[in-house]
Amino acid sequence: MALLEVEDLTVQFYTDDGVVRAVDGISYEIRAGETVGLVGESGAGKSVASLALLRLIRSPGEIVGGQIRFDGRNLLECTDRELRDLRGNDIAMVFQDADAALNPVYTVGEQIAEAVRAHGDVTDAEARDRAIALLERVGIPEPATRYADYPHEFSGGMQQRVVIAMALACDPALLVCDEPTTGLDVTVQAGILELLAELARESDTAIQLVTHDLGIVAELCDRVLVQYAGEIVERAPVEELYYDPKHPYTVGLLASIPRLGADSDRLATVPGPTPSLVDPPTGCRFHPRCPYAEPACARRHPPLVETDSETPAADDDPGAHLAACLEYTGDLEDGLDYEVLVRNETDGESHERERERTERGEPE
Ligand SMILES: Nc1ncnc2c1ncn2[C@@H]1O[C@H](COP(=O)(O)OP(=O)(O)OP(=O)(O)O)[C@@H](O)[C@H]1O
Ligand code: NI
Repeated sequence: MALLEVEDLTVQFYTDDGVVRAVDGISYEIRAGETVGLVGESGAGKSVASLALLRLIRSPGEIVGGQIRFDGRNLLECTDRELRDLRGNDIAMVFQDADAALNPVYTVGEQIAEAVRAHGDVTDAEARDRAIALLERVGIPEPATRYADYPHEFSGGMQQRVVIAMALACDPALLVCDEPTTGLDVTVQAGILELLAELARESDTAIQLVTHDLGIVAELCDRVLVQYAGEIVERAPVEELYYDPKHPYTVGLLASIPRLGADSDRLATVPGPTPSLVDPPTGCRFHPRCPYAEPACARRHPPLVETDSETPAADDDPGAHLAACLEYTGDLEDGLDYEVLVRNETDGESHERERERTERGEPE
C-alpha cells in the first residue's frame, strides 16, 4: 500500500462563467520517502489538486468525486477533527508565500515551538529546544539567537526556511510543497531546493512538489506527473520523462526547460492558448495545440495507458511510464514524429555533472 493513494479525484468550481473542472479524474500514488513532481502550465489544476489533498478547497469549489487515501484512511470521510489531526501530525504543506504563512506578531521561534507543541505532549522548554534544532536543521545561522526574531527581521528565503521548519515540526510523512521557491532570488532558491533535496534523502518524508519549473523537478524528483487541463497526461520516473517523453504536451514543455539559475520561474511555453476548463476541447484536450493531431484526436478521449504495452494504467507500478495519447492505444495513423534533444544543465553548485549534449533519435 502506498502512503498516498489518489483515485479519480475531481474538483469543481462554480463560477459566473460556468462549472470549472479544475481537477478532472486524476489518479496517482506516492510511496513513503518518495519525491513526486506535479508539473504543468499555469491553470492546469496543480494547486487545486494539492489543496484537495487536505480538503482545503473552499467555496465556490468542491471535491465532487474520487478518493484520497492516506495510510489507508479515506481523507474524504474523515471528521474535521481527524483531519486537523492529520494536518498536525502526518501531512504538512509549504506554499509559495512564506510571508502569509507566518504570523507577524509572534517570533519565528514561538511559531515553530507552537507547531511542536501541537504535535505532541512536550514541555515549553522541550518545545523551545526542538524549535531551535529545527531552525538549525533548515540552515538558519545562530538559531538560538534568531529564535527571538520576528518574521520581518528575516529575508524572504529565511522566512521560507522557517515555514519549512514549521512544516517539519510534526515530522510529517508527507510534505506538500506548492511552488516553494517562486518569487525568491536565484541563489536563495537553490539553497531551499538543496534543503528539500536533503530532506528527501535523509528522512522518510515523501514530498509532492508542485512547480512549473521542470529544471527543479529534474533536480529533486523521483517521479513526475504531468497535468494538462485538469488531467494527468503523462506519468513516469523522472529520467524517463526527460530522456524519452511520450506525450506531445510533455515534449512541448521540455522544449524550453528553464535553467535553474536563469529566469527560473518563467513558464515553459507551449504554443497556443491554454484550454478552457469550463468547456474543454473534445477528445484529447491537447489536440488543438498538438502538432501531431489527427481527426480521431478531436473525437476520442485518450486513456492514460502504459506506453509500451498498451495495457491499462498499472497504478501499483511506480516505474510505469504512462501517457494519455491515442498513439498508445494504436489509434493514431501517422504516429508521433518528434526528436528529443536533451540538454543537461546544472546549477554548478550542488552537482558535478558535466554539461553534455546528447541527441536521441525518434523514440519508438
Ligand atoms: N477560487 C477559485 N474560484 C474559481 N476558480 C478557481 C479557483 N481556484 C482555482 N480555480 C480554477 O482552477 C484552475 C486551476 O487552478 P490552479 O491554481 O490549480 O492552477 P495551477 O496549475 O496551480 O496554476 P499556477 O501554475 O498558475 O499556480 C484555474 O484555472 C481556475 O480556473
Ligand atoms: Ni498553482
